[in-house]
Amino acid sequence: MSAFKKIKVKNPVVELDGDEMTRIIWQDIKDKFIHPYLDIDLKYYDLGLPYRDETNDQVTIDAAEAIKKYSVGVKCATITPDEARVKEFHLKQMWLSPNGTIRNILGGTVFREPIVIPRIPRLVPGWKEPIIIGRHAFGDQYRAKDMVIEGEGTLEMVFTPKGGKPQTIKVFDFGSTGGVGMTMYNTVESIGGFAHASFKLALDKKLPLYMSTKNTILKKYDGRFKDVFQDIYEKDYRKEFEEKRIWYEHRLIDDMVAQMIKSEGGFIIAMKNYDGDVQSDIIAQGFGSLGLMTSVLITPDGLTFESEAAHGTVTRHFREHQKGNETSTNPIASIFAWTRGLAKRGELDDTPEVVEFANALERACVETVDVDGIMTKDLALSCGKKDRGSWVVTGEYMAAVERRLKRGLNERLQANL
Ligand SMILES: NC(=O)C1=CN([C@@H]2O[C@H](COP(=O)(O)OP(=O)(O)OC[C@H]3O[C@@H](n4cnc5c(N)ncnc54)[C@H](OP(=O)(O)O)[C@@H]3O)[C@@H](O)[C@H]2O)C=CC1
Ligand SMILES: O=C(O)CCC(=O)C(=O)O
Ligand SMILES: [Mn+2]
Repeated sequence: MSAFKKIKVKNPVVELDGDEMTRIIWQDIKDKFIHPYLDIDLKYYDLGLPYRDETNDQVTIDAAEAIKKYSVGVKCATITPDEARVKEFHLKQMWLSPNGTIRNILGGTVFREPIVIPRIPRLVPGWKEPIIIGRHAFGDQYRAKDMVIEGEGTLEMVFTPKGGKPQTIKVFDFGSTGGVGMTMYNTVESIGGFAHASFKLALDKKLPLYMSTKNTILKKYDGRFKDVFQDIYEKDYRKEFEEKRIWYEHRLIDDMVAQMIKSEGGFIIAMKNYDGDVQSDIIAQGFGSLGLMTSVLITPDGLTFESEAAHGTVTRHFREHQKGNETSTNPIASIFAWTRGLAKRGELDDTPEVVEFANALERACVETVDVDGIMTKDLALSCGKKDRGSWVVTGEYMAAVERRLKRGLNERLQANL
């Protein structure tokens, strides 16, 4: 390492630590790929479940505020507790999803883009180009109030305009066996922000954009999403889209997912919060592995950026690790959480050397699989290989990436001498 002068990262990056398998991988990433190469001020927030519990989840709110302040955050996957986790961790209460809390504080849109590695065959063989999912990161099911209805009665929805009379809609008369109910919401401001972020990304990447809802059923709710997108498109973006020979269309969600499967890829789909959550995992698996899906949150002004892997804490692998068994968890999406964050930091700070480092690390990850054929078990399985010799454990893969990164940086250094 002595040949390298550490690259100075001008402004801080907010680091959000997490749980289980990804927490272990996260630490390795910092030790191998961040601290040896970068002179960086990391504002550290421990979002591991024990510390969230200790701080009554205040650490999550503080972390989101820090991302707002410093513009760039990188996040490790975190446990969202359910009843079983409350027992496992002896929690004071069943804390909310940290992702939900952070996304609701930051607003913006979550874009999920698969990392395409030519050697890894797609489960959907026709897919050639990435399909990017723009996931609205505010409201809907993630901010809904739901309830169990225990018995007979009437469910109503009431809106009281400021200074006006309550407007009541009867939803349903329940019989004696009761049922369930829910109210969810969104705001025109947030939908508009979602639209701007999606149109801007389409122009940036020169890719067509589809927006997808079920407006035939949710005529008012989804209809509003459709209309807001269309109005903003006509007013602010149609001309530029046509100049770049790309297009925008609204598609019904069921039609859209069928089209998506039979397409070759190479477009962006803006989806509502829940649709985007689910569809992005389908896309990730279709492109080879959940471990190949990146996820970034961008606010409409482009000034706040949070980057993470799309997958969770990989609990099934962590249980094996706890038993002392070897694990072959794919670290690529977690490494890309760092690289995409660093590239954004470099772009905002106007420090191309930071962007170049991020690109070099991404290349090292891809080429270790594509050229060297060194990969974790999930990718070997995608290639149809089941024998133990066809995959390596996480640490071995990371060591191979480190060798490639060093070689790549050395070559650049030689070239610049
Ligand atoms: N952004 C976030 O912070 C998220 C957090 N979560 C949290 O994560 C925890 C676990 O959730 P779970 O539903 O198991 O979802 P995960 O995404 O963590 O894992 C599901 C399965 O997908 C495969 N997988 C996922 N990531 C990788 C990877 N990097 N390398 C190899 N295989 C991978 C594994 O399959 P196999 O076992 O077949 O090898 C794994 O068991 C939960 O507590 C949940 O709340 C969940 C989603 C997002
Ligand atoms: O926050 C959660 O619990 C789930 C998040 C999730 O599934 C995602 O970000 O894809
Ligand atoms: Mn998900």
